[in-house]
Amino acid sequence: MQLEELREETAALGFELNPQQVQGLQAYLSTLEKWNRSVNLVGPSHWREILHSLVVDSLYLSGFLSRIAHQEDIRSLDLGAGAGLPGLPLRLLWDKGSYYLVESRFKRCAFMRQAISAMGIQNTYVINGRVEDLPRDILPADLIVSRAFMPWKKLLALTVSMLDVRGSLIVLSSQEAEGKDLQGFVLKEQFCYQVQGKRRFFWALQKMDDGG
Ligand SMILES: C[S@@+](CC[C@H](N)C(=O)[O-])C[C@H]1O[C@@H](n2cnc3c(N)ncnc32)[C@H](O)[C@@H]1O
Repeated sequence: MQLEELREETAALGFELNPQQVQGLQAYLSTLEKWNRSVNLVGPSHWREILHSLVVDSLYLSGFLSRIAHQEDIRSLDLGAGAGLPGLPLRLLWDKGSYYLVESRFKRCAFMRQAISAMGIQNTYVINGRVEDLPRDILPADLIVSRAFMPWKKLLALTVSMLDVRGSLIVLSSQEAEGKDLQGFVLKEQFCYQVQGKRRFFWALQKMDDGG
């Protein structure tokens, strides 16, 4: 893929990327296309389809986090990151603090490490292991992000003890948060966007104040 072609494609999605960001995204997509031929990483095989169906979430998420997550030294976890989604393309546009991609499968971690180095992103690390076994010294997190890792109810139950009292859990969902029993969390912000004609949502949840 040519850089100009990729810049035009992201602009058509509504995102004006600077030359460095386009270069980083090209590195991500071309590394992913190559690895995906031999390791099962993502469903689509062509970069354009990967961009339009998967990476687009990261682009919208960067705008959402720029509005709600300002802390300079914010520590973020991306649980069940797989091929580095949403985290790796996100880090090209939102580079605050330190960002840990947690993934249990070794080959997916090897891919992410190679992609990070090809993309030139900073303060972004891969942890090869189960989310349930995360080292205590990186907890609690200020921000937890997760896409297609587990059903949201399970995710809320798993992360409640991993999140700082003032931290945010960002759920990427195809459903609205309103009307749901958020199990010890409260909805602080919600953002709705459309991908290929269907609505998707970010829920920013915070732990309920227990008054203690
Ligand atoms: C369906 S994929 C989603 C990947 C990525 N977040 C995305 O949106 O494309 C879920 C990922 O979670 C990983 N995974 C499953 N259970 C895990 C666990 N307990 N700890 C860490 N990673 C896990 C799987 O290996 C897989 O790569």
